[in-house]
Amino acid sequence: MSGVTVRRGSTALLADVDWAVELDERWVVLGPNGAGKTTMLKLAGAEMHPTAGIVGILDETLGRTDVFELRPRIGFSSAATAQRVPTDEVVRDVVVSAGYSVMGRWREEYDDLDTDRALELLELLGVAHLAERTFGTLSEGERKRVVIARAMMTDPELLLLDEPAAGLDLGGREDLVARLAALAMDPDAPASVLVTHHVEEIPPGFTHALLLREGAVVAQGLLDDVLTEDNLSKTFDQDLELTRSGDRYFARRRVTS
Ligand SMILES: Nc1ncnc2c1ncn2[C@@H]1O[C@H](COP(=O)(O)OP(=O)(O)OP(=O)(O)O)[C@@H](O)[C@H]1O
Repeated sequence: MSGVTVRRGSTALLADVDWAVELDERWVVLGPNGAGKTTMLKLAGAEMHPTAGIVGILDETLGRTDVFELRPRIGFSSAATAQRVPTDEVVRDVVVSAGYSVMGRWREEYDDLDTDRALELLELLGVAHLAERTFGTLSEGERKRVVIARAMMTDPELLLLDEPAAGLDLGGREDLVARLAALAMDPDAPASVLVTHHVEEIPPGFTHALLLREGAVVAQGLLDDVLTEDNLSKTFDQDLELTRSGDRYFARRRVTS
């Protein structure tokens, strides 16, 4: 993204953002509610065009390319994608149908290779045992994993995850963080961007961070350089204490006595 601004009426959702993600990088985009994180992800996913500036994705430039050809190269998982899945769709088909760019349409026959790949991804996300269930019968955490598996079905070159751990219980969050960490450390995994509000949800293996506040970048770069108490406090407009334990981060408001 170069000089990217997104306006709605007189409000700038994003203001003059410069950002580059290389293919071997795993980024976390962190910021408070309303900071513009989802807007950034929608731009990166070719789901939205900027009001000004240039968005280049996988060697294509938004506005000069057919987004319908670009989108299958990008895996996008968000609460909105989960909501679009029909509740009566069988979990295995939710995943396998991504390869055919359909949602909610059950084909008579899928290729065996595709079905195997879908089951492999469900296994990777720890939900293979739910393959024959209908999507509507799953818990929120289970749905999240299925939608991530779906996002990976097309072997995307770019994987975008919008708040994958939101709404999960502690065990579910920890399990998902571990699975995303394994993915981040796989050299064959695609370039990834994960949006979150919580430093606790940053999977080990993620390399870079971008901190966003009110549509503007507070800091961006290597995770260890960017994730400081100072930057985090500016981003969330609070005096925050940040601790690192092994390869995980934890934050809370500073208690002054
Ligand atoms: N069409 C629109 N018109 C006006 N304002 C909008 C529009 N779409 C989004 N916004 C506003 O833009 C801001 C950024 O939204 P965005 O969804 O990108 O934030 P976010 O950082 O993902 O927030 P959250 O963490 O709450 O999901 C919000 O204040 C939102 O209300």
